[in-house]
Amino acid sequence: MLVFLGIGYSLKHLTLEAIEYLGKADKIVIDRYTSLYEDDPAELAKYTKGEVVYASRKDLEGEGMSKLIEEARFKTIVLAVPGDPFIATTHDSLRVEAIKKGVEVKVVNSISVLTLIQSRLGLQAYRFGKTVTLVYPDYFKPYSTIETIYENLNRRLHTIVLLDLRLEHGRAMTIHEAVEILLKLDDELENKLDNSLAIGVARLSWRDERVQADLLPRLVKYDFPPPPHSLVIVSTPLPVEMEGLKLICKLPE
Ligand SMILES: C[S@@+](CC[C@H](N)C(=O)[O-])C[C@H]1O[C@@H](n2cnc3c(N)ncnc32)[C@H](O)[C@@H]1O
Repeated sequence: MLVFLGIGYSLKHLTLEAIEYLGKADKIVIDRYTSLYEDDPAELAKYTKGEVVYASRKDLEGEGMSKLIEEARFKTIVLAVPGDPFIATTHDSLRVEAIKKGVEVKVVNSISVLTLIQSRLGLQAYRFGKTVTLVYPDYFKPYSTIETIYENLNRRLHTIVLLDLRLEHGRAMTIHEAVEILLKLDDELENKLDNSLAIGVARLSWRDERVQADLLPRLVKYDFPPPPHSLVIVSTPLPVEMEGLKLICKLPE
């Protein structure tokens, strides 16, 4: 059986179901490249008698993927993923391939960055539009990201902007970098974001989390703890959301 198991963002997010499947595992494969984790994921070892290994991207793609699927035919292999295992597209092919090859698949859900952001900032969950990921403009300028933000704003919807994470290259985009990239693109296009409210979200749910709302260009004035970071571009807030922005996200008067 191949178990896709969400581990949330710290050990305190493990569900009873997650602990049950960690206990049943012959082997736990820890995904260390899709997101950062507050605790040391090696601590998952205390919930299992199975072997614990770390996976890089290549271990879960191509030949690595086929090997893992064959192993799961006879053993219980748990793929431990930060957040929820299928909020992000990274493991979709592995799931589909395993099912096609007749290997039993189980999904154990957990807290995702998307649910954390929608639940913790005082904005209403049904007022979020399409989520985007902002990548470093190394090879191309991410115009489609900003166009989605504009579309969401036109529909009076907020946008969650996840920030580029290239852990295998030691790179994780910060809120300051994201603001700079977005404002440059916005200058070339509709020039809408200078007056947009935004929230810098750093290490949400971690012990040293920092959440700060202000006009987008002003977010660079604030110090945030190290990544993982996200941004929220706020559409016209409802009165209750405006109160949330002030009381929860420290929006200055
Ligand atoms: C691919 S997503 C993670 C998806 C994960 N499977 C989930 O369900 O949360 C990774 C991005 O989420 C954001 N992120 C993750 N944890 C975060 C946190 N605690 N605070 C702020 N942003 C976070 C960052 O933008 C990071 O680049």
